Amino acid sequence: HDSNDTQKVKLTGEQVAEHNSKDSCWVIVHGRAYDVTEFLPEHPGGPKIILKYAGKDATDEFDPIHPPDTLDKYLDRKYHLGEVDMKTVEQQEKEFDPDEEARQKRIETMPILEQCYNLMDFEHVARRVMKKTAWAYYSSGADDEITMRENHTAFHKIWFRPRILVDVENIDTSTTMLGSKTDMPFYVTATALGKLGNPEGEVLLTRGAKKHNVIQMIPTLASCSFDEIIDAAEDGQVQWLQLYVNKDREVTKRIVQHAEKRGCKGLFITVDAPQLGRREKDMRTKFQDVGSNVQSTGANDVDRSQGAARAISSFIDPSLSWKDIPWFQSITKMPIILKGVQRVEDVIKAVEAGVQGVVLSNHGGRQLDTAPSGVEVLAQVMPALRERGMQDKIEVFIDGGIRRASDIVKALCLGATGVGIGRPFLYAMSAYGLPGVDRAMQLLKDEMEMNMRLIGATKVSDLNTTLVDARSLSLHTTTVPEDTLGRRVYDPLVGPKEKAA
Ligand SMILES: Cc1cc2c(cc1C)[n+](S(=O)(=O)[O-])c1c(=O)[nH]c(=O)nc-1n2C[C@H](O)[C@H](O)[C@H](O)COP(=O)(O)O
Repeated sequence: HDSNDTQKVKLTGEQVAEHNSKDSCWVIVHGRAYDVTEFLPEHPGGPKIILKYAGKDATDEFDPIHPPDTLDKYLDRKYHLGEVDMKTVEQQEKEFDPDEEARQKRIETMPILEQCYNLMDFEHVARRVMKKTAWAYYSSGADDEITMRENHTAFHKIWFRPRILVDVENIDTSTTMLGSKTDMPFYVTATALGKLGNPEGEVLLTRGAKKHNVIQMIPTLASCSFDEIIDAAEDGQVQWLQLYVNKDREVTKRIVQHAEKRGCKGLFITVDAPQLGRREKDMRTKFQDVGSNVQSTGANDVDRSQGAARAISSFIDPSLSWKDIPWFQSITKMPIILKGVQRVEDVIKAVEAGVQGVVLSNHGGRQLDTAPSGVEVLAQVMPALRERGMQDKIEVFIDGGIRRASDIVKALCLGATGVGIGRPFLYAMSAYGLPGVDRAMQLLKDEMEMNMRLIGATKVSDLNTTLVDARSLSLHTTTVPEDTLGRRVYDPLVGPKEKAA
């Protein structure tokens, strides 16, 4: 084949179909054929998921996990075989998927958007309408998900001390984060693989953020390409970059400097994921998908049945350490924030290292189980910074389990500059698309205004520690995780074929 630049005749489906094994493996993505034979052993998701589509159209499987420019960026041009005449590609009969059939039926019975009155309503709907793998990836936390649950219950340990007879006719919920003005003290935090939940992906969050003038953090592992997300923003819209640091620092440097050039206003370096956590719901669904091949043809060097998470994160550098901070400060002028700080001592070190901010976060409970909630660490950090006269040297954000504006108000009373929200916007987007994201943000705005009025605060700077009682925060009443494996898998001694009772 000539290189596809001079391609005269389109490839046919039959020609591609001949290359359907690990000895010669061609796939079609968006109407173009690629020879991925050499790439098979390097694929972070393992060879099996590609071989499942060898000689066929892999577009539907490819899109949710890979930004559109992935093949241009990472597959040598000589393996780009050119356009395929899609009329000659036999449409793969969709394997009958009873789950998909049932899912479509459920969608018709779901409440209409206007019946969603809080962020949890979106979770309720998303759980019932999302594809299993998408729900598993978004909803899972690490191990027994104790931290994931604690993230939200921690806010129930903080009680308000409302003021009365304050003139609260006019409420202003706006604030400033890293020098950027925003209408609300929350931002859309970085969550990977937006197209798992909605085929349009992260650009829906961009449009929702624009409408409500809130800030969006762009994930390294977005399904949409970085430039697609930047281009979906309108003039003046503030976006930050969330960075997973690559073992290849040249790649990282390129990403950071490109983000700065495209106007990003903050670099959030994720520091709590030198390895992605074990999210068992994600692993279980992925195992079903790829498991059969893993069992039949022998596992390859890395256990690929770790679900989407492990498959997409093999590039992350576990050797990242404090000594790398000066290098980041040398390659960008963007404010640098450490995302995933989990103890006071590291916040002090962050100030001494000269970074502009930290996010007190445990990655939504997806990393180290029984790590403390962001809000609990916040209650320890702010007094420690004030003791050292450091409280104005760094902006402190938190994320994790924020589902009500009252959670946001509590975080601000304890000294946070702002909070990140993840899953709720993913669920809103997955269940109802952009209107869902829009409504979710509007609900938070309405709640925020009401909460501030009822607590006796007219603007964000009125929120302070005298308005909350956080003494119970460090009490950890944790339900012992039930022995699900024993109860559901071993005890009933049902074979894999029979459904557990
Ligand atoms: C829900 C979710 C969170 C992810 C996330 C993906 C999902 C589906 N991913 S992950 O694939 O690696 O785990 C990222 C990510 O790309 N980078 C990151 O810094 N945080 C990631 N996070 C963590 C996120 O930025 C917040 O810390 C977390 O979502 C806050 O908790 P809530 O979801 O409860 O708001």
